Amino acid sequence: MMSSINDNTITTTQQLSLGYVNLYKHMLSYASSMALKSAVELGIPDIIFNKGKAQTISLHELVSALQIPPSRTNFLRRVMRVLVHSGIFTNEKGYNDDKEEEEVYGLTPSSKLLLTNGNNSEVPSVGPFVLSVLEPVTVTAFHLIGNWLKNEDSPATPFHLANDDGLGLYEYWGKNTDGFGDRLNEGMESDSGTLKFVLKNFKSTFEGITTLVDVGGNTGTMCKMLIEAFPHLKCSVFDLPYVVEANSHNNTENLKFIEGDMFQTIPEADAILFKVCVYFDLI
Ligand SMILES: C[S@@+](CC[C@H](N)C(=O)[O-])C[C@H]1O[C@@H](n2cnc3c(N)ncnc32)[C@H](O)[C@@H]1O
Repeated sequence: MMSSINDNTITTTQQLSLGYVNLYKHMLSYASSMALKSAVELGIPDIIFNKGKAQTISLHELVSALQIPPSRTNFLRRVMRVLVHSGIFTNEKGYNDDKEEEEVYGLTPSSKLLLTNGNNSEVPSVGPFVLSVLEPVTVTAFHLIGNWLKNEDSPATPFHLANDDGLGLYEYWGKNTDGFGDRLNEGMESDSGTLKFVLKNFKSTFEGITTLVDVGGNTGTMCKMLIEAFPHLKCSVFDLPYVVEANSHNNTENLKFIEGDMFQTIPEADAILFKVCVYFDLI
């Protein structure tokens, strides 16, 4: 047993070693986020899917399909290694197109969720959601949390410091600077597509509900899908005024956009839906 790090707590060498590993894990976990982002940008899941029945690809075939310089092969290998470790792709012994035994990459349930153009009939791709969460301005705001917390005179959120306009996330989203708002809306809508498999497998969860409020429901994708599955359902999208203004032309008999602030009050309903409303509250 090692001597204590402070007077009150005995910390064993094993505990310190595990603590060190834990630090590494959290310090470097952004590498998996960024490797995932590059896989979406490069369309690697579709490339693997389009390999036909085996749905596996060797590293050199991937280099060729991506049309990247062969000098980048080893770097791509490292990116793929991170993604295999993160459960985005599989890596096992298989066969390349020349029927030679080689290590090949395959799809996992996570990368199947990134397939586009109808390659996955179960759900639309959540790729736009991955990219929207990892927008540079959003990631920058996370960098600023520590400094922002220390300064009482700093603006209301770290996000205000992260953009040149000095706006909060939702103001910036509404202003649609450089298409940020459009990309975020597309990202949120793509994530809402996962409701398709919820409805397929857990439809009974919604039975008996006649009214539903989607708090922070944005463009109303979830409500529209729910109304399609349950035509008797009356849904409200409860969101900030600028969101409601941009979407209220989509009001129907069953779907109403209602403006308000969820921190003040939420309209009554049989069921209240919250999706991806808390994550962004860190910044
Ligand atoms: C990250 S988006 C999630 C959108 C949608 N729930 C989804 O998952 O696709 C958060 C939503 O919450 C809305 N929002 C933010 N602050 C709000 C507040 N105080 N009251 C109501 N809605 C709010 C935003 O305008 C945005 O549409």
